[in-house]
Amino acid sequence: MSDTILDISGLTKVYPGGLKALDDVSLQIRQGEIFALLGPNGAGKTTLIGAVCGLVRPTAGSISAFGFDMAKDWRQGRSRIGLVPQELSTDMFEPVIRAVSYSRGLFGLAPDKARIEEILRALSLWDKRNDRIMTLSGGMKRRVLIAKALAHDPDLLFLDEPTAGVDVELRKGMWQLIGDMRARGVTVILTTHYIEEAEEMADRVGIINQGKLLMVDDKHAMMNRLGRTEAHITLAQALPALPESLAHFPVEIEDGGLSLCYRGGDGTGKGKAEVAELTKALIGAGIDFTGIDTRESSLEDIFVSLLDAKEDAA
Ligand SMILES: Nc1ncnc2c1ncn2[C@@H]1O[C@H](COP(=O)(O)OP(=O)(O)OP(=O)(O)O)[C@@H](O)[C@H]1O
Repeated sequence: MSDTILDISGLTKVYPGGLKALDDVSLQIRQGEIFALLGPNGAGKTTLIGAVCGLVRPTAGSISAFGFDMAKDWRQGRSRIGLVPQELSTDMFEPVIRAVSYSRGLFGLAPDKARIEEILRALSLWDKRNDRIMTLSGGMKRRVLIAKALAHDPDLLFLDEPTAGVDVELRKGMWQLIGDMRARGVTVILTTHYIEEAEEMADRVGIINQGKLLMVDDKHAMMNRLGRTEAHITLAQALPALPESLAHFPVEIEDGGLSLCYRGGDGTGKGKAEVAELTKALIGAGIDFTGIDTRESSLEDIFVSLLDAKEDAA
């Protein structure tokens, strides 16, 4: 596809010692999207980012970024990529503005005070520009990491766990920032444990576990395809068995007959309609109920059920 800016094909990484952190991963990232790579601890997310950014040497497979083969023309490809790692490892004693300016210089770009000011202002760091990084709060340090990654105006930005361990308010602020970057045309790939984050931010989601990319899809398509409706119906009296007239609904008797549980639908609204039909059928069958609690499954449910299914199959 012409708008593919990152093309990963058959990427495998076996660490010395034999651990296969990435297992034949293929993924194409499109210009302008926000892509969330979702996976539990140790799934291979950081390794994948490291391989693209030239920090991890792949065992097999190929990576092409902006048309550059990263095995041969790494420098050209990397110059268009920004990386926000999980933690700040250097620069702790540096003032913010110097650390960010230095990051720009690392990519061979001429100093640009106005651009650095713009970045620091956008990240609400301008007032802190002369503070040493070590004196900043955790949230501010994360913003410095983002500023450093943006200092050379990358077209593709990797954010490795951008909101791990930050409070809810800061997380929302970070989401806003990521949205702003996209609005400026930056393509964003973020890794996260927080399904809420992927659900809120991403256009597409990839689910990775044990080095394997289990599924990649448009977020809404994924929820439509794998989403389910669950409805708990509290009955006025215990029901010993399901009457024949309800047998065609995907319902089960629970709580010793005191409730019915519907699990069905496909995330497209079919479930809700079917629950409405079910209530009519209950009334028709003379079964009295006192409450209905309906919920549509979230990306979280999909994620958990997908990982469970893979573990069962393993
Ligand atoms: N340098 C290394 N040498 C050996 N094994 C490693 C190395 N780096 C990572 N691993 C292993 O590779 C696997 C994938 O690790 P990776 O950091 O990519 O996962 P992750 O999805 O980013 O996890 P987390 O969410 O915890 O950051 C893990 O089992 C990890 O222990």
